[in-house]
Parts: sequence; C-alpha cells; structure tokens
Amino acid sequence: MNGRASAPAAGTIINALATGRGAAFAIDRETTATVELHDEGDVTGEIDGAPDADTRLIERCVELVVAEYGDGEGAQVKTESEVPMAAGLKSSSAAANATVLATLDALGVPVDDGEGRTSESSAAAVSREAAARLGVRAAREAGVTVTGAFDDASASMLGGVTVTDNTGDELLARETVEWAVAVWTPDERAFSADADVARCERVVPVVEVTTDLALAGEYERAMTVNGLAFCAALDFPTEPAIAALAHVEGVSLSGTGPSYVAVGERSEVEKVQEAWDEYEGHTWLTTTRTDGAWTG
Ligand SMILES: Nc1ncnc2c1ncn2[C@@H]1O[C@H](COP(=O)(O)OP(=O)(O)OP(=O)(O)O)[C@@H](O)[C@H]1O
Ligand SMILES: O=C(O)C1=C[C@@H](O)[C@@H](O)[C@H](O)C1
Repeated sequence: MNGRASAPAAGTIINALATGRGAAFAIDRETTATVELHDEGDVTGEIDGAPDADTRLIERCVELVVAEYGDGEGAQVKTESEVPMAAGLKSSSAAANATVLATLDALGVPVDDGEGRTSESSAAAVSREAAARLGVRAAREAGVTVTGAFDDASASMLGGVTVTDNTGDELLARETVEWAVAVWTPDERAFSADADVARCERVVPVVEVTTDLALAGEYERAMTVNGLAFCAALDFPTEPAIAALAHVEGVSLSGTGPSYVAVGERSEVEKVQEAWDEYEGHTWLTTTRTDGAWTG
C-alpha cells in the first residue's frame, strides 16, 4: 500500500490576497510525495532536507483522503522538493497536490486526468479538480494559507494558467501557455500566512483591473500590474520588475514574495536572468508546465 505522485510549483499572475480572485501558472520544478499506508495508527510526515519544518499540511492531506476514500489507515508521508519553502513559488500547493494524489495512489483510487483517461481502470474516479480542493481544505485547516490558494493549487494540479475565485474554490478559466520563465529567489523567506492582508486590500481597485485582463487572456499585462501593486502593498522593491520590463512584458512578485518571476521568449527571459544575476540570492531559468500533477 504505497503511493507516489509529483506536482509542479507555480508562479503568480494575480495574488488573491486583495480580492479573493487569483491566477497562477505551473512551472517546471516539482515536489514529490511518497505515502506508505498502514492498516491503522497515526499519520506522520517528513519533509526531506527540512527536519524542523511544519509537517501538518501533508499529514492533514493524508488524513482527509483516508477519511473520504480509505478505511482508517495510518501512514508515513514524505515530500522531496525542487522548490524552496516560503519563497512565493507555491511549494505548499505542490506538496499538498502531490500528497493527495500519492495517498489516492496508495489506496488504489483512480484519478481522472480530465481527458477521459484514468490512472487505473475502475469506474469511480476522482477528478483532479476535486483532488486539488482536498489539498486546499487541508491547507486551510493547517493554517498555511490566507484564501485557500485554489489559484496556486489548480495551476499546479492541472498545469497551464488558471484563474480562480478562491472564495468558492471555483475555476473561472484555464489555458495552456508556453513561456520561458526567469525566477529570482532572494535568500530571505516569507510565509503566506504572515502576509499583511489589510495592506493588500488597499490595492483592490488595481487588482480588479488585473482580473479583467486575465479573464481576457492578457496574462502578461495582468501579471505586471499585479506585481507593481503587490510590491507596493507588501513592501518589496519594484526595481526587479523595472529591470525585467526592458526585455519582457510579464513580470511579478510571486505570491507574497520574496521571489520574482518573469515570462516571455527564451532569448529575452535570459536577459532578465542576466540582470537579476546582479542581485543577491539565486536566479534560474525554467519553463511553464502544461501537464500539471501526475501519479507514479
Ligand atoms: N515541500 C513541502 N513539503 C511539505 N510541506 C510543505 C512543503 N512546502 C510547504 N509546506 C508546508 O506549507 C507551509 C507554508 O509554506 P509556504 O509559506 O512556504 O508556502 P509557499 O507555497 O511556498 O508560499 P507561497 O504561497 O508564498 O508560494 C510550510 O510551513 C509547510 O507546512
Ligand atoms: O495564501 C493564499 O491564499 C495565497 C498566497 C499566495 O500564493 C497568493 O499568490 C495566492 O493568490 C493566495
């Protein structure tokens, strides 16, 4: 009764902390979860390379899946991640998605990939959207999110860009995009649950405009306006965005920071990376992911 699954991290188009509506896109860096079920007992978690980190999110994911689809099993769950925690790159959504899918895998519950295929042959398959909503519920119960972050969770689970209303965990739009992506991750960390929501709410009029842009498919402009508004609200520098805008049209603070993401053609995104290489911390290049999370 073992299961394994992986889910990609994501970058921000619209931070939902202002209006409850957000948008995100999957990137090609993953978190993998392995789950070993026991007939009974507790659920215990481990985060590879972070022995002191909080394991409640992944434990709660396993518990919720077992409560819904299992028979009182206990478990050991472990995550290994290519993305740093508390960096704005949705490591919590990737970890939750991977853990939910790995637990379903361990229980032998099939998952529908949305295109009529399932991970196993039986009829009663769980949709990937439903699996993402379970992870969001676990994130709320573990206290690691402000809005539930269904924007981040759905982008990671389904791949591509998703636009969501996190107040009802509703998927408003999904589209695939193919961008090169530059990421700058400074050394500091910022947990989403600690963000100053009252300051974010002051930029609501600007963020409402970005939602209209995103729903019209103008993701890069939405992202850039979002980034300038949230840098101001959360007191992060706008200089990385201004440097990137010499080369690309889409750049934003990702989530509640401290990472920034810039998107566009590879040759231009490489120039953004060169500019960001001047800063302290870590810069890297990746691409968008269109396929989302997977079992196995
Ligand atoms: N790789 C992981 N494995 C297990 N749990 C994780 C992992 N990453 C994050 N978490 C859990 O989520 C909590 C909050 O994480 P964090 O603030 O880093 O979220 P994030 O998704 O990286 O941030 P952001 O929303 O800004 O992108 C962590 O304290 C931890 O409990
Ligand atoms: O905790 C949350 O609710 C969120 C955190 C950030 O990732 C945001 O980008 C996201 O839109 C919502």
